[in-house]
Amino acid sequence: MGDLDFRGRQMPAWFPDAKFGVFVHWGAYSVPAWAEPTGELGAVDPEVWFAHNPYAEWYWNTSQIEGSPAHEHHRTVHGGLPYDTFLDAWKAELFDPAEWIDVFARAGARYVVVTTKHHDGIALWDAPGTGTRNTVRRGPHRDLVADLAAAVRARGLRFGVYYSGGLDWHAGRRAVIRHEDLIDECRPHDAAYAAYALRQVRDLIDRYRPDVLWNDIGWPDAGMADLPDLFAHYYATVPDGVVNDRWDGAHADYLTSEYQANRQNETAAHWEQCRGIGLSFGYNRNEGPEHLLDPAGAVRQLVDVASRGGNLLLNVGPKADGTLPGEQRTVLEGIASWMAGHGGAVYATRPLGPGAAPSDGAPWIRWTRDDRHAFAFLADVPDSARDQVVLKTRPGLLDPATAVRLDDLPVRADAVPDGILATSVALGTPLPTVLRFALL
Ligand SMILES: C[C@@H]1N[C@H](CNC(=O)c2cc3ccccc3o2)[C@@H](O)[C@H](O)[C@@H]1O
Repeated sequence: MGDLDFRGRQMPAWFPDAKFGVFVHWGAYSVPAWAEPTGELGAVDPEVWFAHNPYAEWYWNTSQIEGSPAHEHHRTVHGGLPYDTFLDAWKAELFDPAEWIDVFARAGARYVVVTTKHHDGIALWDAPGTGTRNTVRRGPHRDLVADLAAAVRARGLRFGVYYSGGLDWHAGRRAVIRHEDLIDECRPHDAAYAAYALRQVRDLIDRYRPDVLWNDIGWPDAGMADLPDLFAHYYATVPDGVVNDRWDGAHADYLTSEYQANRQNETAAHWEQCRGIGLSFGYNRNEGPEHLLDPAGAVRQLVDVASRGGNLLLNVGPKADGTLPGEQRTVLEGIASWMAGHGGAVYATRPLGPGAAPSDGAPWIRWTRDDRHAFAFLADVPDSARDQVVLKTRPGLLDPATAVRLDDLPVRADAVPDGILATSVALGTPLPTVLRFALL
């Protein structure tokens, strides 16, 4: 492998073992905190998406689109004021990074990735070249990246940085109205912006030594030649760091998917699915319980992703005052109580592979494995099953006699022609029950 050819690079074990990360999207957009809860990326007609964007962190863009509800909202509620007004209105007066990370750590997150500069071009540290367009010089008057990095590492978690390399609405481009705009028309590709972005990412690497370098949208054409050296510098600075795949094909330690978009990436050797607890990454005041995952849904999202060999990067959108929205905190607390008793069937596991059948219907079934055990996750066992579930497994894969429920309730498992008949109490909850079997 040449010193600038990273294709053969070994994936550091910490990343696939981690399984669960928390994403944080926090910015000036958290002040208006307004979007239409239209639907999930990949499930909404691209022709509808941009004018009715459910991503509240896209507020600047959506509010520029004439005729959009966001444009009307910005005019009537915020008097059409310049977007940077929200930076000065963003006080983060109740921000307690240690409290956030305590919630994330108890939920079982092993890494945290935070926005350092989103598409609005406002930096959450005193980024070079931003002048006063950052949270140190205005608004919160804090280096939020440093505060979060310190709190994350104090809890023994890994710290990652999100950087919007491909879109920067301060770099003088018009609003994205159609999907094809994202390729060229609305993205800065010039040498000046490329140098600006490169300088900022190098600064992030040198100051915070992030364990994850999470770029978004892509990288400016004029800067593509800079990337091999940038990655070499990153790996020299953070030898077990990992880089995502949103660098316009320059390099990737792992592939990503987002809500229902690019699910084909979830067949890669290493991959990560990112999504919000609701339909937005930035806090959206218009989201109600009907738009959010509930605790059982979030746990099943994590288990499904882990059972297929991926990581889930689940996003929290804090309020402008620095508090975590109550409904999002409730979901994290629900994950925490389940992970407390079942995390051992998730962390550092791998897919069980052929020979055991998952199911999407009722009952909902997923499998993972470690070196010595197979773990079956069961949920939504229908009443008609009377707490009995046939786990379709090939003969000789695992030993039914070794069945144990991770919540210590009784379980009975017997070999039957097409697998294992599990008979137990309370199998039918929406939160997965986990059975452990010794592998043969
Ligand atoms: C994490 C979210 N990313 C959004 C941009 N998404 C993409 O550019 C994108 C989505 C995606 C899915 C699979 C492979 C590549 C991909 O790129 C970005 O627009 C949102 O505001 C939020 O930051």
